[in-house]
Amino acid sequence: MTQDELKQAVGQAALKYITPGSIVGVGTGSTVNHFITALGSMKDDIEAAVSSSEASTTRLRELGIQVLDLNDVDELDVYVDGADEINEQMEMIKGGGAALTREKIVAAVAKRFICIVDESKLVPVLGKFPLPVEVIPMARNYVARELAKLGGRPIWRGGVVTDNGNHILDVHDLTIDQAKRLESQINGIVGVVTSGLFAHRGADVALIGTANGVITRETE
Ligand SMILES: O=C[C@H](O)[C@H](O)[C@H](O)COP(=O)(O)O
Repeated sequence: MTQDELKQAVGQAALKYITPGSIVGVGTGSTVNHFITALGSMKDDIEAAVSSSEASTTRLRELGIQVLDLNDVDELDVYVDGADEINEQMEMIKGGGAALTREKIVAAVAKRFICIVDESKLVPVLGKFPLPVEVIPMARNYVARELAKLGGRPIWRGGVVTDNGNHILDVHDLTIDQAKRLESQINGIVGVVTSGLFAHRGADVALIGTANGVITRETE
């Protein structure tokens, strides 16, 4: 199977976590795009969606799925999203598509985070994928210097402006063996909006697309 077929398989597999009549939290990215397509087949069974990006909102609306403002929603049963890396502890790096801040906000509201990935995203230690950090534009160089003190090599993702009007620093050369600690340290730098480390709020379920089918992992 191709990588795209594996993404399609997990996008489809996520449907079984959708409760009829519920409002669904929807992430961003190429894997989630397959989930959105699959969700289209259930559009008359769900109430609406809350989206983590303008790109996903557009796709959802094109399929006739209503998209609500998160401020009008008290809770979500599930949030379905991809990841750039996920480890055995269900900690993730996200933000390859620059949607990390809204993703983290919608995930915070959801009872369960369903992570959908192909097997290439499974890693023993996070950090090979450069860690995205969203920053207030005027703080970019200051934050970069502070991130370097933590052992990383930040590179500005030039030309990219997030849905929130901010910039992204991609932090290379990190070996993240204490993800929660690093997440807190980065969040503590003035000018940081969010880091793409999802450790304090990791995944509850991981659906992993492999050549032998979709594997399910759940936190205990
Ligand atoms: O900002 C983007 C998101 O965090 C994505 O969920 C992540 O980059 C994975 O994307 P993809 O499914 O395209 O590999």
